[in-house]
Amino acid sequence: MYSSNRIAYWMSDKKLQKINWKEFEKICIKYNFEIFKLDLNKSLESQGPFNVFLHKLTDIIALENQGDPKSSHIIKAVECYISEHPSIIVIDPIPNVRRLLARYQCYSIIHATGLHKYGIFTPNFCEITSYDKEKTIQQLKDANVRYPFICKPLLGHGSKKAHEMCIIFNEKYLKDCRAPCVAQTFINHNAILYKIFVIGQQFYFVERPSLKNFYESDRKTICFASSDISRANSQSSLSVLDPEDISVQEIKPNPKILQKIAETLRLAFEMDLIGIDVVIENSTGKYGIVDVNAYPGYDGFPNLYDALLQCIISKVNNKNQITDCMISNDNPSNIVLNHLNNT
Ligand SMILES: O=P(O)(O)O[C@@H]1[C@@H](O)[C@H](OP(=O)(O)O)[C@@H](OP(=O)(O)O)[C@@H](O)[C@H]1OP(=O)(O)O
Ligand SMILES: Nc1ncnc2c1ncn2[C@@H]1O[C@H](COP(=O)(O)OP(=O)(O)O)[C@@H](O)[C@H]1O
Ligand SMILES: [Mg+2]
Repeated sequence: MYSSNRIAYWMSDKKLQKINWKEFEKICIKYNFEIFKLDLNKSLESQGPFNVFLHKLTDIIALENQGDPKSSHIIKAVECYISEHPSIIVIDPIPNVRRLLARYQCYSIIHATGLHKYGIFTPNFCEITSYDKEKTIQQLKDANVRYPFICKPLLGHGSKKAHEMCIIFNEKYLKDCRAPCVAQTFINHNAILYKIFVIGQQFYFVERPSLKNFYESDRKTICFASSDISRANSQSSLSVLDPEDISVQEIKPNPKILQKIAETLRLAFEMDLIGIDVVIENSTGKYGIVDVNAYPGYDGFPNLYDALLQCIISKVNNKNQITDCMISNDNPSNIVLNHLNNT
């Protein structure tokens, strides 16, 4: 049992408390898995061996991204250990998490999936690289980003700043774009957001509050922190529909389409633990993917930890099958080799 069923994990204490991790430890013990928290400040070699590494390292990766030497040292040590022990199952692989953290790259991956065939899209987006007004106008035009649009920080996770955004309604206030950032066309969706939580092949979705409908106008930029908008009990004035929008009929989400989104993005990002924010566009009924998160909160996910352990077990089994297959594939080639040697 020692090395074949040993899970190392790392998450911040805040995250561990929030998701009631003790429950998961109990389930692991019940199913004969040993589980322990990796100490990132100690030699990893001395804490091994383990065959699964489960983590939420987004904050540290984000700090590494901003040039923090300590974070960079930690992530390098983890990556080095993983590359020296390629049989470890990492949930989720660090390069894939990195790709997800960069909003522009993240939207580009969604855009390339071909989901548009199913009435699913990611709103038009572009990177705003400077405070040069003419250049910004050209970048928006090239990507067909329309007013109003949302400016989102390039890095999508790991700090308060990553969630500070603004909505820009016209050319006059383009100066409010906090370059460098991603600009994304605002999609009117009657202030309802769907969060899809993915754990391997299982998914679940919940309804959350979101931003009210906005239209191109001469109004000033609106700034907001996304954490005030789409948390389960958020009550922002930006989520209260204007009287003329109240009669817009609510479109109920089709679980089959949400499943298609979950399955496609899991494969596209090559990640098992993701959260996907989806809005349904009022005017077309199309499904717009506006955000993807690594290892989200899973608030409301039924039997969360059974699902998580099931995901781990199926990955361990898959890996064992591949290893068995490699061992048995060895035999025929050995026979051929022996045969050749004997002739
Ligand atoms: O920002 P969102 O889309 O509401 O999702 C957040 C987000 O993933 C957040 O992570 P981070 O950006 O702070 O790293 C998660 O925080 P925790 O790691 O503390 O759980 C939230 O749980 C996400 O919210 P949700 O689970 O509602 O998608
Ligand atoms: N393109 C968009 N159109 C309309 N509303 C959006 C769009 N993008 C984001 N939102 C709203 O803004 C909130 C925050 O944006 P999001 O990209 O999810 O940022 P974060 O990474 O901070 O969660 C979403 O929960 C949603 O309410
Ligand atoms: Mg979000």
